[in-house]
Formats: sequence, C-alpha cells, structure tokens
Amino acid sequence: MPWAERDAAAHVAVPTAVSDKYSRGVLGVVTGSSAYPGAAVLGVEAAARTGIGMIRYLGDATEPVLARRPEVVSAPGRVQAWLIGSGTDSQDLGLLAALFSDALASAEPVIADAGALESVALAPRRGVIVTPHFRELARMLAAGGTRVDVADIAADPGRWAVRAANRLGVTVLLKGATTWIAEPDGPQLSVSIAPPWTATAGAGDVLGGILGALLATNAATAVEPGMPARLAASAAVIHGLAASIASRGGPITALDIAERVPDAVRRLLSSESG
Ligand SMILES: NC(=O)C1=CN([C@@H]2O[C@H](COP(=O)(O)OP(=O)(O)OC[C@H]3O[C@@H](n4cnc5c(N)ncnc54)[C@H](O)[C@@H]3O)[C@@H](O)[C@H]2O)[C@@H](O)CC1
Ligand SMILES: Nc1ncnc2c1ncn2[C@@H]1O[C@H](COP(=O)(O)OP(=O)(O)O)[C@@H](O)[C@H]1O
Repeated sequence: MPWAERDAAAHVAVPTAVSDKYSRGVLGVVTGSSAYPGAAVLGVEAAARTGIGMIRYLGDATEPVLARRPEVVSAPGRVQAWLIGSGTDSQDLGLLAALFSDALASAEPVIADAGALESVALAPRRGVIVTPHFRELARMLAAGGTRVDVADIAADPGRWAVRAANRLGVTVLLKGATTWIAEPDGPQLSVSIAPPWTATAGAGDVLGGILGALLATNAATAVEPGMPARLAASAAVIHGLAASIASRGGPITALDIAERVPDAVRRLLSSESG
C-alpha cells in the first residue's frame, strides 16, 4: 500500500508547552568508524533536523559529529531508541560489537543499518527495523540460508521485502527508487517520492537518522504492532520530500537532503492542519 504525505504527517510528534528534551525522546546512536566517519555525521545531522529531544552519540566518530553538531551528548545514559551500524563494517567492528548487542538486547526500538545488519540475524525481535539496500538484503538472506541474486531482488523488491521480514522476524525497509517496507504479519507499505538524484553516497545514512528521530519521539507507541512499519514509511516520505525540496530538478548531496528535512516536516504539518 502506498504511504502518503498525510499518513506520514500523522506520525510526526509535535512538542507542546509541557515538553522537555527527555519527554520528547532521546536517540542513542552507534554509527561511523575511522573508514566512514561521514556516515555518523549525516545520520546525526538528519536526526537533529527531524526534531528530537536529544541525541547521545556513542560511536567512533565523536570528533566530527560534535564539530558539526555541538548539541550532541557523548555521555552514555537512557535512550528511547537506537540507531546502529551506518558507516561500519561487520568484519571490523571492534568494541562496537558489544554496543550493537546491548542495543539489540534492550527493550527499545532499534534501527540496524550496514555493519549492524548481521548482528540482527542473531537477535531478531519486534521493534527492530533493518534498512538494507539490495546487496545488503541479499547478504542478510544468504546468512540465514536463503540464496538469492541481487538481480532477483531488484526485479521484485516488494515481494523480497515481505519475504525477508517473515524470514528474518524483523521489520524490513528495503531501499531503492521505491522504498518497500514490510513488518512480519503486519503492514506492507511503499514510498516512491524521492527523485533519482537521491541515488548518492550517504543518502541512506540520512534516512537512518530521520527514522531514529521518529522512533525516539514516538517511543510510547513505536513497538506496537504495525507501528515500526508505519514509522519507517513515514521516515521514507520525509526523506523523499526533503530530497525533492533540495533537488528542485538538479543534483543534490546527502547533506543537502538532511538540511532540507525541517522544510519537509514543516510542509507535512502545514498540509495536515490545512
Ligand atoms: N560518507 C560516508 O561515510 C558513507 C559511508 N557509507 C558506508 O559505507 C559502507 C559500505 O556501504 P556500501 O553500500 O558501499 O556497501 P556494499 O558492500 O553493498 O557495496 C560495496 C560493493 O560495491 C562495489 N563497488 C565499490 N566501488 C564500486 C564502483 N566504483 N563501481 C562498481 N562497484 C563498486 C564493491 O566491490 C562492493 O562489492 C556502509 O557502512 C555505509 O554505511 C555509505 O553510506 C556511503 C557514504
Ligand atoms: N534511483 C533512485 N531514486 C530515488 N531514490 C533512490 C534511488 N536509488 C537510491 N535511492 C534512495 O537513496 C538512498 C540510498 O541509500 P543507500 O543505498 O544506503 O546509500 P548509502 O549507503 O550511500 O547511504 C535510499 O534512501 C534509497 O531509497
């Protein structure tokens, strides 16, 4: 089922007069590495610009993250959701492996991307959302004993997203020109609003940050049946809208997308109230 702008608008948590940074929601972030520090910067930037109470960054790229976003806290503590894995390599995790395991063993919702995808296979549960592209999904399925060519996934991505959700036991957001979302025994959603200029390095890291903010700020309902898929699809709508606003028919960078996220959220909220 296509997920529309009005559907996404209903999943943006708007602060009120009684909100404070903790009641709005805190996102824990374990992303980035010496090989890919930029992925951490992009995810944090996008989460901050989606609207969130606070971000705790606990990965290996603290210096560039704080240089870009001094609002970010690098001390451990309570969080309402986790974003793990963007900009990491599953073969070279070092101390990050334990942080991934802790997040997956917690009760909080978790987005697992890139180098954290393999950790999920060991600990699937409700409230975990994986965000692979086609190659990453093929690798995840192969690790679970299902051999599939990347070309086969590309030929029928919607069906593979549903199959993967049911086989892996987690919500799958499969990235591409159309983003397909499937929750085990739950909603099957799709979003096709991003312009092809979105196919650029780091755009997926930005999506992870947007989704992290939506999970943390909707913490009270985020793991209820159907909600992981709806929040994931809402993040894809905000991402695609931000990319369209940034692009206006021309080229964009991932950071351009993150910087236009407030405009995308504003547009969703004004169309909802109008
Ligand atoms: N700024 C950043 O820090 C960025 C970090 N990223 C991180 O990079 C890591 C790897 O992500 P990928 O999606 O690349 O992982 P994949 O493992 O899916 O892609 C790598 C594959 O692409 C192939 N490849 C490499 N260069 C190629 C070229 N010029 N032409 C054709 N094929 C080529 C490689 O042989 C390899 O098979 C992840 O941790 C991801 O989060 C990416 O998001 C890009 C931006
Ligand atoms: N042809 C396309 N048209 C529109 N959006 C696309 C297209 N190709 C990729 N995207 C989007 O761009 C992002 C790419 O993410 P990803 O593959 O993880 O790249 P990276 O790892 O470099 O961040 C995803 O949100 C995906 O849905």
